[in-house]
Amino acid sequence: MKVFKTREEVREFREALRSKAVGLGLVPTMGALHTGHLELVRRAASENPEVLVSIFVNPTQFNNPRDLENYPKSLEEDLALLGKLPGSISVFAPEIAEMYGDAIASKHYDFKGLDRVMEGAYRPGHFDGVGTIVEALLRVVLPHRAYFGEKDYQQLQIVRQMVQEEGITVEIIPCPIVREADGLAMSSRNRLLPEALRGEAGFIYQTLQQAKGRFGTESAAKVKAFARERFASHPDFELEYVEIAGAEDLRPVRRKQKNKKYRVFVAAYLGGVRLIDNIALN
Ligand SMILES: Nc1ncnc2c1ncn2[C@@H]1O[C@H](COP(=O)(O)OP(=O)(O)OP(=O)(O)O)[C@@H](O)[C@H]1O
Ligand SMILES: CC(C)(CO)[C@@H](O)C(=O)[O-]
Ligand code: BAL
Repeated sequence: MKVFKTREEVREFREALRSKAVGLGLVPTMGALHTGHLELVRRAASENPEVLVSIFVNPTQFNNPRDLENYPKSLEEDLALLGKLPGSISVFAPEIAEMYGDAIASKHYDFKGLDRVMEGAYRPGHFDGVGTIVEALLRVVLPHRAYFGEKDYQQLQIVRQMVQEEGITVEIIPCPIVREADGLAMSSRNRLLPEALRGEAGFIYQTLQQAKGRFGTESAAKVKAFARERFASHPDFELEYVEIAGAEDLRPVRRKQKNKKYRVFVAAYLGGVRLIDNIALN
């Protein structure tokens, strides 16, 4: 498996593919790979003759320095997992200086309000950091398609907005959330969950499912109140937000509109680990 460390190496790889008119899929990740990531890579490999997986813990999207310090890193294991997958897969794993030089800073974007709610509201600057690194990756890799998980649903919408605004030609492919048997959305941060609390983590997905069950007959405000109360009555969770929002515009719902698609979103701490999840409501 080819592992590139510099943008120049990626540019050469890209040029060689372009001269042969070979399709390329990009899967951006921060490493500590799990089955959720591997599904994105499998999908990319089924739709593109060549796949590039980027592994880069992007400092500018961390609003909390402790979160950045604790973020799990396992490059050797990641490479071994990718090496077992079928398809032609290469990796781009740059150092921070390769992507940012001496100035570790974000560009500022106008995300048309998509960044003012939920993750954007609770993680100031996070989406400018995501936009900066995803734009940089897209501009160096020039993929035909780029794959993003719906676990980070708001990020997916932000990336769609960013490529449109910046005029970048790429197809953004959304991929469904991969879950553990108890419903917990797979996430690199799950590794940090205290063993004694892991059994509680399925509570998030159960709550989202129950919210969905009520959404057909109850107002959105009632459904949100129901979810909030469930979290409040659980001794191990600290809820950050529960929101019901339009699936495209991410605007928090006031009154349900016919023919509009909604999703329910949640962020909560369990044992000090911040978990996010979301599902479609209709
Ligand atoms: N369970 C999952 N199902 C589908 N896609 C996923 C899942 N987990 C992560 N992804 C996607 O993989 C890509 C890389 O995500 P990332 O490396 O941040 O991992 P992560 O598991 O989301 O980690 P964390 O949220 O703990 O940072 C993103 O597009 C993300 O949405
Ligand atoms: C898209 C991404 C790789 C940018 O650092 C990151 O936000 C992630 O892993 O979801
Ligand atoms: N998967 C989302 C990246 C982040 O939490 O920073």
